[in-house]
Amino acid sequence: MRFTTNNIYNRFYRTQEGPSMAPKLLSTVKCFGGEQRIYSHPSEVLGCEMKFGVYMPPLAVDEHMECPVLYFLSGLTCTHENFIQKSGFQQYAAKHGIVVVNPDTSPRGLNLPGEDDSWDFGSGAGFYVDSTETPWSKNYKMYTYVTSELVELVNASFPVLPNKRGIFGHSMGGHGALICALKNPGVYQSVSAFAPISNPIECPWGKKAFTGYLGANEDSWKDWDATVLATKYAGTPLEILIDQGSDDNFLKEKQLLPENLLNAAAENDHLQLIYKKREGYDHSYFFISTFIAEHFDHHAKFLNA
Ligand SMILES: N[C@@H](CCC(=O)N[C@@H](CS)C(=O)NCC(=O)O)C(=O)O
Repeated sequence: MRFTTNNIYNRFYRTQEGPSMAPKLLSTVKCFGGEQRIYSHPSEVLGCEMKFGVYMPPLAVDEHMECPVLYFLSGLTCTHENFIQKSGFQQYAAKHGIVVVNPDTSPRGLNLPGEDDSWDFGSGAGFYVDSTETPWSKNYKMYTYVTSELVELVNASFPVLPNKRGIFGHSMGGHGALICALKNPGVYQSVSAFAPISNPIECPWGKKAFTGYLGANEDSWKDWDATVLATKYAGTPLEILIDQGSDDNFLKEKQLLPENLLNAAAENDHLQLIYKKREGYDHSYFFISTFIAEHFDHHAKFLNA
């Protein structure tokens, strides 16, 4: 639908000059006919200021059309910047007419004890779960942030079709994308992942993060594990695309465990997993940028249907 002064066009301009809850525009740059923007906003859920990227395709900028929206969740150590700078995604978002939103990977600047002590826990490593353990539980609610607060903000502020929503991500963010889709049947019409942590309750990164954020009771971890959720999933059929480099060091170190997710999906009629092993590729954004076009084709198949 084309946006008019009465509906989305108002929403769109409110983001630059409007009410205090509206996101603040920090930068905008023309890219592949559209605009790559960065915003910040005060997150109530996380209790801090958060930055996120929004790519507006030409269809939204020039033709004032409401577009599907695709969320990208990044991996350990990333901010919102890595995906924007390194993946080369903008040309494909422009081609398919998709708004792309990418948040940061954790709350920032809270001065919690231990927050900045390691690269795989705390800052830059929110794991897209809702923490239940002190001192993290007040702020580390990245699941609620990416599935609710950010979505409401985006739906209210940008020209997006609220019922055309996809999600994808990399590594920790690939896992985040999988659990968001598996825990909310029908809400995300498309899902994919690059080298996702597939079974965190069985790998060192996941055990460390889940112990810290969710506590010692391993039963509580299962609600946040993609392989466990894939075993139980009974919702709208989902076709999940996963790319995995064969020379990924984290695959060799058994941090990712895609075979466990593949086995779970193979037993579940509601899930179809398209798994592409990419010979010689590692875990980096060079791998992501090589295959990002195929991920956009996958999402467009559902979001532009
Ligand atoms: N710091 C870690 C690597 C962390 C890492 O590879 N992070 C990935 C996601 S899991 C990433 O996207 N890093 C940022 C980048 O490559 O731009 C190490 O030294 O082993």
